[in-house]
Amino acid sequence: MDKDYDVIVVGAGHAGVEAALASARLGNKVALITLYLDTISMMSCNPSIGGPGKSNLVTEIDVLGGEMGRHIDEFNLQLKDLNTSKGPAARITRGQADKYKYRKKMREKLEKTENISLIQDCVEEILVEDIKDRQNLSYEKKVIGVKTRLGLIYNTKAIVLATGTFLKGKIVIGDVTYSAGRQGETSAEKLSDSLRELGIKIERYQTATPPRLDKKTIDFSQLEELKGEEHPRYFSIFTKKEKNNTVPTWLTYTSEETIEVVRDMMKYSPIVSGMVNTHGPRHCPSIDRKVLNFPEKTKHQIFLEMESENSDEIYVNGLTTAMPAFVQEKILRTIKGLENAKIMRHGYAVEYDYAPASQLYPSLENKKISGLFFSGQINGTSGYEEAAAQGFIAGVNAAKKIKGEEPVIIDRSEAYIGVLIDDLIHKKTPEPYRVLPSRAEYRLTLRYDNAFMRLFNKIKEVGIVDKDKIEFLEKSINNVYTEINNLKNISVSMNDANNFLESLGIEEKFVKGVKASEILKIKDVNYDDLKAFLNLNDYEDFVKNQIETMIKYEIFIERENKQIEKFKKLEHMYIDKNINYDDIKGISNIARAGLNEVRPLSIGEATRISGVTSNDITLIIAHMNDK
Ligand SMILES: Cc1cc2nc3c(=O)[nH]c(=O)nc-3n(C[C@H](O)[C@H](O)[C@H](O)COP(=O)(O)OP(=O)(O)OC[C@H]3O[C@@H](n4cnc5c(N)ncnc54)[C@H](O)[C@@H]3O)c2cc1C
Ligand SMILES: NC(=O)c1ccc[n+]([C@@H]2O[C@H](COP(=O)([O-])OP(=O)(O)OC[C@H]3O[C@@H](n4cnc5c(N)ncnc54)[C@H](O)[C@@H]3O)[C@@H](O)[C@H]2O)c1
Repeated sequence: MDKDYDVIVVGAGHAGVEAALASARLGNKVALITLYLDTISMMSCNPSIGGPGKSNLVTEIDVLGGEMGRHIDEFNLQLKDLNTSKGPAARITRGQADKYKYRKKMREKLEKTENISLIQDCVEEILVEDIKDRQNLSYEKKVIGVKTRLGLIYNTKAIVLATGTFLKGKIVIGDVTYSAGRQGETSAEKLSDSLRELGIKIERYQTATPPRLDKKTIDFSQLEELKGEEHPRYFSIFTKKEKNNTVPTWLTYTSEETIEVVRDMMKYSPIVSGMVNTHGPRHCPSIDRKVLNFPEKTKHQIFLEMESENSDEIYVNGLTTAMPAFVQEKILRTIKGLENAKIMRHGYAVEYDYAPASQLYPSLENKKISGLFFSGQINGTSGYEEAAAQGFIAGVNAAKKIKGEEPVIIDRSEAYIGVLIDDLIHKKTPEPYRVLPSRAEYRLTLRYDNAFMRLFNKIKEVGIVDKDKIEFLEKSINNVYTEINNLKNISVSMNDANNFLESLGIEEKFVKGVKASEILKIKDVNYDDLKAFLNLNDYEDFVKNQIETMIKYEIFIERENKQIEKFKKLEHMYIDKNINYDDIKGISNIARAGLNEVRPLSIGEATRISGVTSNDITLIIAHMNDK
């Protein structure tokens, strides 16, 4: 059997799937090796995709040629527009997936993609050889293959590791612990030892999930029902649907009694007993953690979400815990609607090995081992969307590496993908990293609705999206700018403008004639409203949306653009890959250590390394100018 591949992707979770598809779509022969073929794209926890920052990541990989956006648009139970009354930077879509269909259809997608071989096995060893002629100072070795649990050797030029929570995974429920990557699935016990032997630093994190209930045993009669949107804003710009599913979720709350039970039983909590002593995701705390941190709060939201239309399993969003089984049952008795609910799967925590991402370049390639890429939870992140975004970038860059092309690197001003990767490499967080709008400096620019505009050049650089789609996007972008210009040039008399506002029930008045763009700036006036008295074109919704946002928020967008210009100047001051920091006199030892560890690609990146001061930066620039 042929065992030679261009790229080997290890792990078919959300990162691995995107990596394999991206690499194959760029013409490579890919092996996707995973522990269990029936759990491809498995959602380990929440059956949902999207949320603040996360939705933006999904739209970004979508326009670049990734899969997650169009897949959730198709295989969801509902999509909901969130934050509609807030500013454009906050507006997003949240999708509740049909978890079964999502993973089944993703497997079908992989099987139908030319150039991908799916293999069920466990990778235990990364095979490398020394680089003799070291033209790049940073690489010491290069990958040549992997060895699996079955003793098979697969040869390759690049490897993308996407192993999630499986490396030496240990499950904890109360005082019960056992080895597993996810409940019911074996862990991978040897791969992280192989990485350690290659000199890669390995640490441990933890994450947890709530219990799943049997729908038949829940009393929905007293619960609030929340339906999705019939016409949501889809994640993918290319999705066309008559209307979307609106399968409901239900809302209930914890009670004073719930908090009392958790408090009484706290000694059994693994985070109190010490059964779990690694850091877990701070932004998705367990119910025991919420009671410890906010003892006075008794009413926490609990969303009950179906996992699939083909199952009775209900996900209890907001009740994450790894307390013992009997405590989980006691807690449920205190929550409206769940008094008689039966648990199908108990909540649990899992501890696992990960490799801190400071060891990577922004291409997601390891700095010492050429051709070894890391993506997803193995980089210390949490979340499907974070995993998918990294998987996509790693898959693209593995493909570029093989072709001898420059990697695709996206910066903080271009996409949440850039914020995510830049933060991972330069900022050590004490818990699994989750993308959040507060981490992005240029939030108004990195909107959910405009990835096709801000990433247009990157779409071409990546090279996956086909010509027709690129032309469609280019035409749409032209339409946005042409129409903005048009509206800025159409004069409207004071009377016409005021009559129009009055017809919409808006009290505001103009005191002189205005341009049409000024009318559109008024709150509650949208592009289609202007058609009442102006002869305007009919564009696709996503185009009209851009016209409105770019006109309404023009001043703020311009202000942000100026900041981005300054940022870009430093990002574009590239540092020679072979620079020897020991040659630069005057920089501090702490800066030198940081620079040697990170090996920044640009002056902008160097400024974000902790311990590097503006004086050090001046000295590096002077050194570069002397060369
Ligand atoms: C209990 C729990 C709760 C979580 N809660 C949430 C949540 O609410 N929401 C959220 O967004 N995220 C949550 N996460 C995290 C989320 O599941 C991950 O961030 C996301 O799935 C990571 O994607 P990934 O592709 O990196 O890894 P995973 O989805 O974990 O996939 C890893 C894949 O690698 C394979 N694999 C591992 N090692 C090997 C090997 N040596 N050889 C071959 N194959 C291998 C596995 O079989 C698996 O298919 C949770 C995870 C767990 C386990
Ligand atoms: N153990 C864990 O729970 C764990 C571990 C790792 C990562 N995570 C992350 O946590 C996220 C869950 O946390 P979150 O609360 O920020 O995200 P979420 O998607 O559950 O909630 C986002 C927003 O949607 C609202 N919302 C939630 N469910 C809803 C529903 N059914 N209908 C309408 N609105 C709903 C919430 O109130 C919130 O404002 C996951 O997406 C995952 O990335 C959780």
